[in-house]
Amino acid sequence: MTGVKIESQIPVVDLSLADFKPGTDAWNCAREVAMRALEENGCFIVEFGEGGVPSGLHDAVFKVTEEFFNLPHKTKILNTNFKPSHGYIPHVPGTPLLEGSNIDGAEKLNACEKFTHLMWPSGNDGFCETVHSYSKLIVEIEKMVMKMIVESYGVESFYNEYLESSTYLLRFLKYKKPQQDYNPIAHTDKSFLSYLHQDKVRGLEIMTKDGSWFTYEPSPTSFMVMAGDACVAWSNGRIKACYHRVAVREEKIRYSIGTFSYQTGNIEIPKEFIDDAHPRQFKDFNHIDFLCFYDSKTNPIKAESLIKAYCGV
Ligand SMILES: O=C(O)CCC(=O)C(=O)O
Ligand SMILES: [Fe+2]
Repeated sequence: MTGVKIESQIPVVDLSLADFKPGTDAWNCAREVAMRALEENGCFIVEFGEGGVPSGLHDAVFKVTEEFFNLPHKTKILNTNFKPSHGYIPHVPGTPLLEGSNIDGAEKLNACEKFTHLMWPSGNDGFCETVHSYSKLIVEIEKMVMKMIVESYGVESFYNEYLESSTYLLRFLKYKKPQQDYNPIAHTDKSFLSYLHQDKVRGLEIMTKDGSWFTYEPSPTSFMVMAGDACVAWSNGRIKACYHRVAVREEKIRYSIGTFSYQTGNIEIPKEFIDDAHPRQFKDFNHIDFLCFYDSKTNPIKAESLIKAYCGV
């Protein structure tokens, strides 16, 4: 099958082929594989190839990631945001996460400029240009992924509105294997869709439908696409949330970058998803209010999916 590899439990779909356009056989075949994977495991791997990922971007984005983490602590903590998990994320004791930080709305140049200015008041154009180019690349991938989703469910009329309401949270992450044994904590994301990209050290693990853990191998041109809780509710439960965890098993620092799509305003469940065989499972909801609800719970581990509790019917 052109552009599709299903040798692992999580299929790899190549979206970078030159003739890869909606309506072609290659597109339809890739769509079928991607959709089955989203419904079964809540994820699939996008291969974006040398043609899709601009030359040097992978190295450049991880170089600036390291540069960012080398800033003084007092500078990094200036990145605050009223939305939960949208600013600086300090070390989580007992887990491999050393620290993280987010750019809210990274698809917009002015958001990247604002973050850059906060971290480097005297300027850092290389950082700003690199992270903005990276975010634009993820938006390109999301456009294709979302096109496949809306086509497959016959909800194309929702596509433009979805893209117009989308905003992207870019998260830099730095991990280290903890000194003591630890149990990696699994979770589902609160996003609509998430795009995970790793540098050289593996760590992201996905729970597959048979209950085993799949280790995602780092690659400069591939991205793990995962469905978050918001996508589950929007699709009336058709798409599954990807249950995943990070386990650092090597004695090396691990860097990864997550990009999380969020919908501004309310998410309405398209009527096409609701019929006698599929009664409505979720009420319309506000995505950021859901994130705040999740964050307000006293559960410090936050492993559990709360979308049913938040807007289930
Ligand atoms: O570092 C990774 O690969 C995954 C990070 C993650 O799951 C998250 O930030 O929600
Ligand atoms: Fe996650």
